[in-house]
Amino acid sequence: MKTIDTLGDLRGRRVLVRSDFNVPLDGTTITDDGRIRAALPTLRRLADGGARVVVMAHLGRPKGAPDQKFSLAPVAARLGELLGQEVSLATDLVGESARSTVDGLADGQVALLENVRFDARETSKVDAERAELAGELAGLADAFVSDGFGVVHRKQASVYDIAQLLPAVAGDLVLKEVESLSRATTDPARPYAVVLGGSKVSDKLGVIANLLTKADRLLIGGGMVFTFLAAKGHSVGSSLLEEDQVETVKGYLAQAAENGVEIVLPTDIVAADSFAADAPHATVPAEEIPDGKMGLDIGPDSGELFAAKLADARTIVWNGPMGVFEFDAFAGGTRAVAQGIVDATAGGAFSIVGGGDSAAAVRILGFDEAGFSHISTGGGASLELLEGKELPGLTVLAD
Ligand SMILES: Nc1ncnc2c1ncn2[C@@H]1O[C@H](COP(=O)(O)OP(=O)(O)O)[C@@H](O)[C@H]1O
Ligand SMILES: O=C(OP(=O)(O)O)[C@H](O)COP(=O)(O)O
Repeated sequence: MKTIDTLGDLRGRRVLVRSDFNVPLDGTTITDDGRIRAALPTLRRLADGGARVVVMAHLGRPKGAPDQKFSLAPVAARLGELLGQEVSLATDLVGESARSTVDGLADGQVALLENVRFDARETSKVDAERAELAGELAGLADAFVSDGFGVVHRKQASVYDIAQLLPAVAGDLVLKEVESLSRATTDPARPYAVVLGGSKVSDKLGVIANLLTKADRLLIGGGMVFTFLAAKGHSVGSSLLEEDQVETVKGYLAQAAENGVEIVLPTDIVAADSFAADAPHATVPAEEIPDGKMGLDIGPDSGELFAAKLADARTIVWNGPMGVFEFDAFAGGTRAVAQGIVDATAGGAFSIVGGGDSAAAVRILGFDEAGFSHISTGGGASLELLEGKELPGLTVLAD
């Protein structure tokens, strides 16, 4: 991949940067700014070199139209604090506000465009629609730096199509991530354990087929687990369930048995009356989640079991919290797995934590980042890279 160095003298040039600022929010308060911090080296380097830096990013999954709930305003404010200079926020992506904001930039200044996903063309499956938006974005700049590692697995206008229209290079975060993750891809030390959880179940179930040929052990928690429990014939109450994936998961279970891959499922679940911080809850056997109850965490026995299954692993990849860690009552499973990984890492394992929420969970629960070998800003992206898949946002940057 080409790097920022190859862009030459940056003074006075308008450089469009794709960052991943998809941070967890509580209202308009950013609860973890890790993804913004991770973007700073590239942004500082460009600004220090005299570029006029125009950053684009998404927040959440708005439905292709402006929705103030997903405005990047809190991100612009935090980015300004961290950079030590004001970051102006355009109120649109490619309209009048974006154009005048970019025109008003002096050398070394940084501006942010409003959420790229406020424009339906960003995530369109129709190539021509994405290309049209990319063309309008390209009109704002002279070069493109791809630095949103968490989104390089998405074939979207601001990640993929734009790179075909401007001189395009990889930013420092993308380079660092690819380098660190390649260590787990090429000849991982064994046993190789992968822990999967979180809520983007249908996105991430797909990686399991591939992991069944690579990993020795798969530990399943978070929202992912209920599709597995259903595949084993258990009822899951009102927990998160991908009904149309149950047959696929049955196939995974059979494949795992054939390949000698151990699939570790929780033995107990913390089941709640509703999805709320103060919801009444109880720990129940994983095979007997009562009707109407919602599994929001793996139970304490499962936490111990998972930590034990990680203790002798030499390579560990973790994506997706074990429960709804944002609520104290359902953070125990995530804490137990994080501790298990820290202990294994101290004993010599190579560990990777990936994903916006997983990385945030580690910090919010008070773990020292140094306890893990690498904390990746991308969940889906790191998993797909570890699978050996071609990521559109990276292949488009190839020399
Ligand atoms: N049992 C569960 N039911 C519903 N949501 C869950 C459950 N377990 C975890 N989650 C949620 O999953 C979210 C993170 O999922 P995901 O985006 O897939 O992870 P990451 O950002 O680390 O890749 C968290 O907000 C967490 O609350
Ligand atoms: O949060 C993200 O991914 P992750 O949850 O896999 O870490 C990225 O910002 C990508 O977001 P998307 O999964 O809505 O495309």
